[in-house]
Amino acid sequence: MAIERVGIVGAGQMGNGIAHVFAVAGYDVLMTDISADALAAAVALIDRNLNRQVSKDAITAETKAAAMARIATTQELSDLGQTDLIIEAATEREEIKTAIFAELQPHLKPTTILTSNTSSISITRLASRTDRPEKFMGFHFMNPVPIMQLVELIRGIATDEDTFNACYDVVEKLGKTSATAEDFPAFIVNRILMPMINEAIYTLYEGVGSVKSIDTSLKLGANHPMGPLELADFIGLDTCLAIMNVLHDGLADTKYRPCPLLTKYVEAGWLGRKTKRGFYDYRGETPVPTR
Ligand SMILES: CC(=O)CC(=O)SCCNC(=O)CCNC(=O)[C@H](O)C(C)(C)COP(=O)(O)OP(=O)(O)OC[C@H]1O[C@@H](n2cnc3c(N)ncnc32)[C@H](O)[C@@H]1OP(=O)(O)O
Ligand SMILES: NC(=O)C1=CN([C@@H]2O[C@H](COP(=O)(O)OP(=O)(O)OC[C@H]3O[C@@H](n4cnc5c(N)ncnc54)[C@H](OP(=O)(O)O)[C@@H]3O)[C@@H](O)[C@H]2O)C=CC1
Repeated sequence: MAIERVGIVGAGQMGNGIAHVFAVAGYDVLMTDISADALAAAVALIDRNLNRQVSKDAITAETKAAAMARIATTQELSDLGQTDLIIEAATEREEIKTAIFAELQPHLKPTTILTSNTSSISITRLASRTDRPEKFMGFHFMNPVPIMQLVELIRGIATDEDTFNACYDVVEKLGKTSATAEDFPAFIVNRILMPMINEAIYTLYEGVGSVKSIDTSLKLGANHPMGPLELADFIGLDTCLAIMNVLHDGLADTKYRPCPLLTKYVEAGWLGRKTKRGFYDYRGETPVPTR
């Protein structure tokens, strides 16, 4: 089935990046969010990121103009009815995602493929609550979407081959590379990455090192582009905690216990870059460690 129109639910940091790469690849994009401010901010950010690509000769000004013209926004989920593929990229909470799919369902064409950009939640369980588990799968981009090459593709237990192949072809058309993961908590990337980030937070919690020494150690000692605490702030501490909880609940192993310090930061509303405070304070000119 030809995929031309793509619906994106959630205009946060992932939603805007996903809209960006689909529009550049020639798809018509309709992005929706509960917040009009989030939609406006996402379009402004896409414009800025496309300008950055133009200034670096990664794309032409014409490509940028055409991409911007392909992006439309709406606050009505029902407007996504005529899309061929939907990527849900709303907050990492199962009840939010389930409610979105339930509200979308009556408006969709029978052929529309439903996917979630979830970092960790069971694709099989999300799919089972829709009218089309065979046309449902995980479509997991990495942050920042315009830069990161990987998309994890996750089949639910009922996902059919046509759906998988259609999503695989879309990843190719986006110029990205897919890796296939089985549907177990947090799939591949976050099964490995998030316990490392959680361990970095324990290292801070137990006083083994400061924010600066932990991040410097991993950047200069293991050649990571970002330190683990800087990366946690970049991902969003609410998302990190949600992923650890899915690992802990789903695998029932204490090695996935979320660090109480991570919980405390989330309880404070210090969610990282998106709230301007996390393991670093981003309110000034340069980030300042909060510990
Ligand atoms: C949680 C999940 O479910 C899964 C995940 O996504 S886990 C997170 C995965 N992501 C990572 O691990 C990111 C690790 N960090 C990095 O790779 C790098 O620090 C980075 C690419 C983000 C920035 O790199 P940098 O060298 O420090 O910065 P900078 O030189 O300014 O940027 C490098 C490129 O990224 C672009 N860029 C940086 N931030 C960007 C953003 N937020 N959006 C779009 N483009 C961005 C820059 O324009 C630049 O592009 P070119 O290579 O074309 O010049
Ligand atoms: N951050 C990351 O590095 C990565 C995240 N992901 C996954 O992508 C998804 C989105 O994460 P991210 O973009 O970081 O999160 P953000 O918090 O940046 O954005 C989520 C957006 O979804 C909106 N939203 C909440 N409820 C609804 C709803 N019912 N309908 C429509 N929009 C809604 C939020 O609005 P409001 O702010 O008003 O609540 C917000 O604008 C999550 O599943 C996450 O696990 C995947 C890969 C990487």
